[in-house]
Amino acid sequence: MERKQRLAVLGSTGSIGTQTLDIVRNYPERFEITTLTAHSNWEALAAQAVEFAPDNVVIANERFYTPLREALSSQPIKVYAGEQALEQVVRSEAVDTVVMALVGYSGLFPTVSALLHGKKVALANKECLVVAGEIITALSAEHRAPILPVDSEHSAIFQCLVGEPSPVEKVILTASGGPFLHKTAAELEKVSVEDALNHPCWTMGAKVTIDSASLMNKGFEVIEAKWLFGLRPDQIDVLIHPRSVIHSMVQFADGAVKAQLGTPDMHLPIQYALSFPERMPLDGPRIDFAELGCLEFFKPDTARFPNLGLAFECLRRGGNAGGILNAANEIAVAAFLDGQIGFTDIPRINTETLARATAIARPTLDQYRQTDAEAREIARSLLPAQARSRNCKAQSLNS
Ligand SMILES: NC(=O)C1=CN([C@@H]2O[C@H](COP(=O)(O)OP(=O)(O)OC[C@H]3O[C@@H](n4cnc5c(N)ncnc54)[C@H](OP(=O)(O)O)[C@@H]3O)[C@@H](O)[C@H]2O)C=CC1
Ligand SMILES: CC(=O)[C@@H](O)[C@H](O)COP(=O)(O)O
Ligand SMILES: [Mn+2]
Repeated sequence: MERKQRLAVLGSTGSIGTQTLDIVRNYPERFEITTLTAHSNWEALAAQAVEFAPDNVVIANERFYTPLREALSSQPIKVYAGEQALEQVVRSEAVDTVVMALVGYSGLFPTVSALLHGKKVALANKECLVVAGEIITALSAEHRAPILPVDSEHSAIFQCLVGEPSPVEKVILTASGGPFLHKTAAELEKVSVEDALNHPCWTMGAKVTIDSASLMNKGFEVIEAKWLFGLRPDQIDVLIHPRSVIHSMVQFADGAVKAQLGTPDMHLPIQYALSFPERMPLDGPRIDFAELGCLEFFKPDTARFPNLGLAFECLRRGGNAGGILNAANEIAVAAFLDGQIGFTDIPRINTETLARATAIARPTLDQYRQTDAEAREIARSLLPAQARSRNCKAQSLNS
């Protein structure tokens, strides 16, 4: 019998993390868990650890080390805390595959560490490619550490390309358009956090849901596609497709277009990244084409949703531009979720930070760190005074 695939699930308490554990539950003969991690939700992490009996767990926020350790005191499970521990656990001999389900910049250095140690990475964390795609893809090639896309659009493209020897003419990334697809610029000024969190098709973590509403998510996915599939900016199109049935498409030199379709359920792309090249059975609803009727498509509007244009600008600029945009966006989204700024302040802060931060053409990893710190500082300075101090407080609580 084949040995089980041993998984380190980073961000196991989140949306992608918990759906990964559903797959492990369905296929205990195929997968076992070596590592589970969370940021603050130590109770959920402890419950997962009792169920899946990993070798170790990491709580990134050190403030929750003691309660987690106490909760697991009767278990033969090592308990670590802090961000450095995330980089260490992925290196273990006992890990075959790292499921990278951390959100934001926090995914960058653990991904680097996993690739440096030749691990297969099932990658949901698109931000690490937005910030440092050149280094990430170079490490993957150098250390023969494959990156399997989990993001639904990139999994769709990957599925269209399996066994396909011909070069790609272009890819068409589909976008739901989010909850504000038909809002006017004036209406966008007044939308609430609750409205923005109400995604029409997908249930996801808060940060990516806000990014979907502002089209920052699609912009990040354009950059992600460039690095995953080695594309030029003019080979990447974005198409609004509100029902999210077609997850993305690939066009070839003879004009043929392949698409991958499915219900909006992340279990499929996560499972495919883990089982590739095999497809394993997955229960759940199937598309009823007769019921679907017609599918709609529109061009995106970058005047109402400037974040998409900013991402294309970052592709053209290269260097550390993606790192600046990502850092600004993380500050702006946190402030929006905290009720401190309006929805349209997000692209405003992103635009202004991109204009002000120091551009570096070929950054090292250390320079990516400096860029992240500088861009966060600039973005914070653009928040209203009251939000600025709250944002700094939230940052220090997180560390
Ligand atoms: N959700 C989805 O359907 C999709 C998500 N993605 C991408 O996958 C990634 C994860 O998204 P999602 O699962 O929605 O996010 P969630 O917010 O649901 O989960 C994030 C996970 O990371 C942990 N975490 C948060 N901040 C930190 C930090 N600073 N250091 C260490 N751990 C941290 C959280 O721990 P805790 O629970 O303790 O806060 C949680 O386990 C994102 O990059 C997103 O863009 C891509 C496609 C679809
Ligand atoms: C499920 C997934 O992959 C998300 O990244 C999704 O793409 C969000 O939807 P939109 O960004 O298209 O609204
Ligand atoms: Mn996506």
